[in-house]
Amino acid sequence: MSAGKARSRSNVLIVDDVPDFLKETSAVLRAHFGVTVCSSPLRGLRLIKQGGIDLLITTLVMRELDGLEVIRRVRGSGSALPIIMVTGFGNENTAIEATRVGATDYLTKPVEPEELIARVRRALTYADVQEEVDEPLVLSQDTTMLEVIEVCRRVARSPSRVLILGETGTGKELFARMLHARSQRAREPFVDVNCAAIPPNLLESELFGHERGAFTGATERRVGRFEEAGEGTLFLDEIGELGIAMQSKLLRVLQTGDFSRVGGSRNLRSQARVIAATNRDLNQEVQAGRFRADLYYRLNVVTLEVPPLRQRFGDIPILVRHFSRKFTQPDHQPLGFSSEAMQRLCAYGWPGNVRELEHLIERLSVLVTRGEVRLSDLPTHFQGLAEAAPVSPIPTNRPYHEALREFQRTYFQNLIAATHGNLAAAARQAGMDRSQFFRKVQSLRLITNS
Ligand SMILES: Nc1ncnc2c1ncn2[C@@H]1O[C@H](COP(=O)(O)OP(=O)(O)OP(=O)(O)O)[C@@H](O)[C@H]1O
Repeated sequence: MSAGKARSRSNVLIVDDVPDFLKETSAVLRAHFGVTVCSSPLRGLRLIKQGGIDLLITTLVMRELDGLEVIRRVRGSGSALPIIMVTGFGNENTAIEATRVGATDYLTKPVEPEELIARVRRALTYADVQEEVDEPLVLSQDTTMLEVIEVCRRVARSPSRVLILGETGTGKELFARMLHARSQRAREPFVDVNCAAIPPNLLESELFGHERGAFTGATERRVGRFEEAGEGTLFLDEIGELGIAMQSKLLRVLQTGDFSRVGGSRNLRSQARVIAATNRDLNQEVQAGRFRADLYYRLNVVTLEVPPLRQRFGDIPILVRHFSRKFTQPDHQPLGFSSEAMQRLCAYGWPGNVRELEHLIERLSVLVTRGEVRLSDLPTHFQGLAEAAPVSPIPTNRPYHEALREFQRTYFQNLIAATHGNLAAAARQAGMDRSQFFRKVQSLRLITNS
């Protein structure tokens, strides 16, 4: 499908059991797209299965099947159909959940006609790009991470520069790749440069290229990373490590788009979108005079802050499962973990974050041949850890009810992690009956009501 196809009447299916909504929405879209309306979500799903639908608009609250379930079923069938979810006013959390389960976009009622048409067009064009691009998978069930993923999805389609902050190994590059894959530039190159890995005297030529004879050893003309990125994305990792001289050169490109190869006089223009990442506190670097404030503001149009793994224990079992599958040896089942071993993984601080976890699982997949990892299989620094995950310090600079909620979130998150996501076992351990437990973790937004 393409923008061209959108103009040549793509077929939009609108599903809702409120006749007025169907009438109003179809009246708006009919001038631009083919429209099918359907008051039964189940019938809507059948229509999608039959084919010929290019985009689905669904509302959230329907008697037969709610909108989230509709999205889940469409995605569960392996379909990449673009889906726009329309939610009632004040339903931000559901909107986030909708994108998590696979909605392409969402709108809040009342829906402005112009906005609706623009979003449908965009989703159709975007679907066209996605057909050819594999999106990297950022796995998480943590509320803060889900919010970061949601911002990432929203900002991906804009041309804005993004600064990604987070400790080493938290997934900053993965987010950068996701931003690229979800942008209109997805078919263009994604070029990454690790600013810390290149000696400072070579970095200028690496970024901007050089002409033949520009310096000793420059025997050939070389195209730099800005040129390589073309109209795609240039990911500048470890931007906090740039020296002051390079910062000025980078600032010039970001301000004007102009640059020239080292030893060259011709002005070249960069069309690339720049995404930068760092594990340093850039604000502090600016205060200390080590990072130019003007460059910081140029890079920092949108910030994504990726939380460290120790602040999202609930993600550990999910990531463990994911990496166990990834590193399964031929003719073997993915590794399992004894409860004791999993508890220790959840209690550990993970200074190297997800990368450290990934490497550990890779190692274990090779070394442990009996199928289940026991405590004694883990490296020695896991052996001495306390069994339960450490509770984060209780903040005293906040009102009691906020601190209490923080404690409750940590407690239940750790409990769910320690029981590998088995909610019945977690409820037993908490001394609560299942429905009481379920209501509690729902109210803390640790799981959703699906
Ligand atoms: N949420 C996640 N789901 C799945 N895989 C993840 C997730 N987060 C990180 N990873 C994986 O962990 C590894 C490290 O992630 P990544 O390289 O993106 O981290 P980083 O923050 O850019 O690290 P550095 O600061 O050292 O450059 C990668 O293999 C990545 O695919």
